[in-house]
Amino acid sequence: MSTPVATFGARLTEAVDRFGPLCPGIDPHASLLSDWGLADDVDGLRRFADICLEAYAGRVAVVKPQSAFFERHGSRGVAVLEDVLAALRGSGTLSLLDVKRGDIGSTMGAYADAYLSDASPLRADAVTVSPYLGFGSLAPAVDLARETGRGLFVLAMTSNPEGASVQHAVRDGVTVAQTVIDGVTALNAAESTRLASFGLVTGATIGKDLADLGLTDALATSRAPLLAPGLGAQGATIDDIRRGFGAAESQVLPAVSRGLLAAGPDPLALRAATERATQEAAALRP
Ligand SMILES: O=C(O)c1cc(=O)[nH]c(=O)n1[C@@H]1O[C@H](COP(=O)(O)O)[C@@H](O)[C@H]1O
Repeated sequence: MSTPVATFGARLTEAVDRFGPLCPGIDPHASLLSDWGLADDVDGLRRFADICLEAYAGRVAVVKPQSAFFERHGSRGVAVLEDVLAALRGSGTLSLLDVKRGDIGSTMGAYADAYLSDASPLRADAVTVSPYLGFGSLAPAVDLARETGRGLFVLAMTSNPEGASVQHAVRDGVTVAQTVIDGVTALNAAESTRLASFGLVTGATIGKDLADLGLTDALATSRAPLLAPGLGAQGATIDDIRRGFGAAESQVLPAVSRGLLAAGPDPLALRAATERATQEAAALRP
């Protein structure tokens, strides 16, 4: 009889209990490559990624590479991303690949194969997905994530100011954001770990909106891990999360990319900045 796979939620809960909730991002912007004295080419990209791995792997619960910054270098850039995902696997650090995919169900199945199947070179422990083709269109990714012990983070309340025009829209008295939260709550109902396998993206910048829309209790009930990007470069702070997320504060994974990467290219300086950010994030209720 085959052993049942551990759920992503169980693995994430254990990792966060051990390392804290900080989720550093690997976002090799062209401007950062230049700031780090690296060429804007595949060799520069690989060196950038190696420095990030040296600073982050084995030291935090989860790392979030942003696919677009690898894709912009073509197939050789994607090969670097495959290596980053493999290195994270080897180090025991969870990977959350930021790809924000969403499509009609049949095509979503192919995206699921690309990022969530055991056979794919681009497999990650979790990926970001977009529910704006309808929550149900994510079903193939949900099914494969369950089968392989992986996770999804569904965009709900994004950190950018433009997000509100879609996410705060109301239909039959319910906001789009609430519908997404309800969808994830239903997916997590069968799981019993503190953080479940299906997460939500709720920007660190949107605390006030959460309160205004009355969504904090719904977030807490969902047991979704809450990816909260927007710290640093986008202006949000850990205090904003503490003020804005109410009962859901303990589920938040504060995510930061440029705010940490500015400390590079010295891997020791990047590591020290990550340790400071980990300590700040420890202020969030466990
Ligand atoms: O899904 C994401 O990670 C994401 C969602 C969101 O609402 N806002 C957001 O900024 N992100 C990503 O989080 C990272 C934020 O980067 P910094 O602003 O440099 O910390 C980028 O990779 C964004 O693509």
